[in-house]
Parts: sequence; structure tokens; C-alpha cells
Amino acid sequence: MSEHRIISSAAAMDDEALEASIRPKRLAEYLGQQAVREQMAIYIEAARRRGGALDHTLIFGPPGLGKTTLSHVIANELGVSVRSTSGPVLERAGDLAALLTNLEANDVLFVDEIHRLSPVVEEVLYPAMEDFQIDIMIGEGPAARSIKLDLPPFTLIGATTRAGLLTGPLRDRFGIIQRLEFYSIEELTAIVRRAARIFGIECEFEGAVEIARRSRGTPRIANRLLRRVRDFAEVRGDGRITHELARAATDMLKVDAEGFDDLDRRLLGIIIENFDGGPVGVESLAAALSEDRGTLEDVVEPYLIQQGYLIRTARGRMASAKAWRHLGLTPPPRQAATPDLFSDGA
Ligand SMILES: Nc1ncnc2c1ncn2[C@@H]1O[C@H](COP(=O)(O)OP(=O)(O)OP(=O)(O)O)[C@@H](O)[C@H]1O
Ligand SMILES: [Mg+2]
Repeated sequence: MSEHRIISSAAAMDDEALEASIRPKRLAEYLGQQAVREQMAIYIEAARRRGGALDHTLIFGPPGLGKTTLSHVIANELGVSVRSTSGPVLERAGDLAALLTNLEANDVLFVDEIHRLSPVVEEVLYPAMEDFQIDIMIGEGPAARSIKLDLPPFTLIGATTRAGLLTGPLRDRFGIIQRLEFYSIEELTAIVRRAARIFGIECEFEGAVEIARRSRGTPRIANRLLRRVRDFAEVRGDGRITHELARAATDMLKVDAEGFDDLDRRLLGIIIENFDGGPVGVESLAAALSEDRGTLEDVVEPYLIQQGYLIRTARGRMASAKAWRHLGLTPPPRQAATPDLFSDGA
């Protein structure tokens, strides 16, 4: 299962304390995502000058790219407190009302997995976001009445891996929408070097590059690989992470030169071997892999698509010519010549 993937991008419990120690606190430490960083710096500065709350901000992108980190960075830069919750935790309207009425002026309310809010909670959120007001019901039965409560101005920061699952009305209420992209090897190298410095690990430049290359464009994976390679360096070497050592360690972890692991390779292998290269529907693919569809769509596919190994078409997924070659196979002429013909660009 995907929880056991060394390059799983989901946060594991034992990683949390370590992650907290290297999680960037200021915009200047938040590496990569240049466009997002530049825009946010301006919006934050403008809000500070006005002395008002930053516009509601939606951050979306695959797991481990820095959504939670960015929300806290934004609050730090604004110089305000942040309250955190998540979509599935807010079960009743009252849960949200309690959080909202405890905010101070210009505070940040961070709602993780905001695509999983229940409809009743979402209803409360609309006027809160738009007019800084909530309607709450007092009493029950015929005596029940609704009263309006004024809220301090605040910033809602919502994070999601599935922007497509947000309802239209909720999406429309965000003034700022930021999409996080996979990180380049240069950016991940800088992230690995920064984490190594904080952990006090001696890591040569080429060693950091090798770890970066195998991190699936994802800082969380880069940081985790760094720690696993460090273990290897301590046991098999003199503690220093060299290029050679990083390569040997990541090979042993079965993360290949593209940063793909068993699940990535199995996915591409099944499309090619069982389904002739595709197209194959995501449900059939999930069944063949014994994985759930959500994991495939959220965690596995985005990177394969971004790297051009997987193509999403109206009729299902296809392996690109690159995928055939990666598995040491010769692509059939149709894939080799016209992979883009089948693509809907998604
Ligand atoms: N831009 C960045 N620069 C440096 N380190 C980063 C950056 N973004 C993320 N990280 C590191 O990656 C780790 C994971 O980031 P984060 O928890 O913010 O991801 P996420 O997008 O919220 O993931 P999820 O979808 O699983 O909630 C952080 O602990 C942090 O150390
Ligand atoms: Mg998060």
C-alpha cells in the first residue's frame, strides 16, 4: 500500500516532529514556487499597509508540495495568529462558528482538505467569508430564531489536493487562488541542502542533487529521502553524503533515476502489458493495481503526467512513448508518433 512507499508524499506520524523543525517560517526560506512567492509578497505587503485582512486564499496542488507550510508562512509574514482545522473535522455548523467567533482581527483561519467540508458547514462559511457575519440558530422548535453575529475581518486560507472537487460558490469566494507546481531539481537541491544544514548532516553538492533528482518534484519526499540516505551514510560510510553514496542508497530504496518507485513502475507496466498501452479507464487501472482510485489520482498520477510518462485522455490513461522506453520496451509506432493526438491536455 502507498503508506509504505519510501517516496510516499503523505505525511507519516513519526515524520511530523522532524518536519516541523525544517518547515520554513518566512517567505525568504520558502524555496521555489517563484511566481506564487512574488505574488504573495505583494498581496501581503498591501494588506499590511492597509492594516486589513489579506483576501481569502486558496492553495491547491499535490501532497507534500508545501500548502500547509505556505499558509503558516503567510500568517507569519502578516504578523497574525493562525488557527488550523480541516474539512472533515468540522462536522457541525457550530464547530465552525466557535472557531470564527474566537478569531482576532486579521487572523488566519487555515482549513486543510477544504474540499471535504460538509454542505451545512459550507453554508455558514459563505456569509462569513463575504460579509464577516454568521447566522446562528438559538433555541429549538417554534421558539428558535436566528441571530446575526459580526465577526472580525479575517483571512480564510483553504488547502486542497483536489481543486476540482470544490463547489463553485466556495471557489468564487476566494480572492486569491494559488496553484503549487512540482519543484525543479535545482529547487529541490537547495531544499535538501537547507535541511541537511539544519540537521547537521554533511552532504556534498552532488549528493544533494542526486537526492533531489529522485524526489518526484516534492519537498516532503526530498526531506524524507535525505534522512534515509543519512542512515545509510552512517552505517555504510563515514556519515558523509556523497554522490556515490546517495546513488547507492536510493537504488537500495528502489527509487529509480526518475524518482519513480515500484508503484509508479507497476502503474506504467500494467497499462503497457495488460492494456496494450491504453487507453484504460482509471477504475480498471485501480482494480488491476489494488489501489484506490483517489490515491492514484491525487498521489501517483500528477507527477507521471507532469513528467510526460502518462497521458490523460477522454477515453482513459495511456502510457507515452517515454514510459515504454523507461521500462526498457520499444513503443509501438502509434505511441511513438502521436502521443499528443490522444491527449486532452489535462
Ligand atoms: N517551498 C518550500 N521550501 C522548503 N521546504 C518546503 C517547501 N515546501 C514544503 N517544504 C517542506 O516539505 C514539507 C511538506 O510540506 P507541507 O506539509 O506544507 O505540504 P502539503 O502541501 O501541506 O502536503 P499535504 O497535501 O500532504 O497536506 C514541509 O515540512 C517542509 O519542510
Ligand atoms: Mg498539508
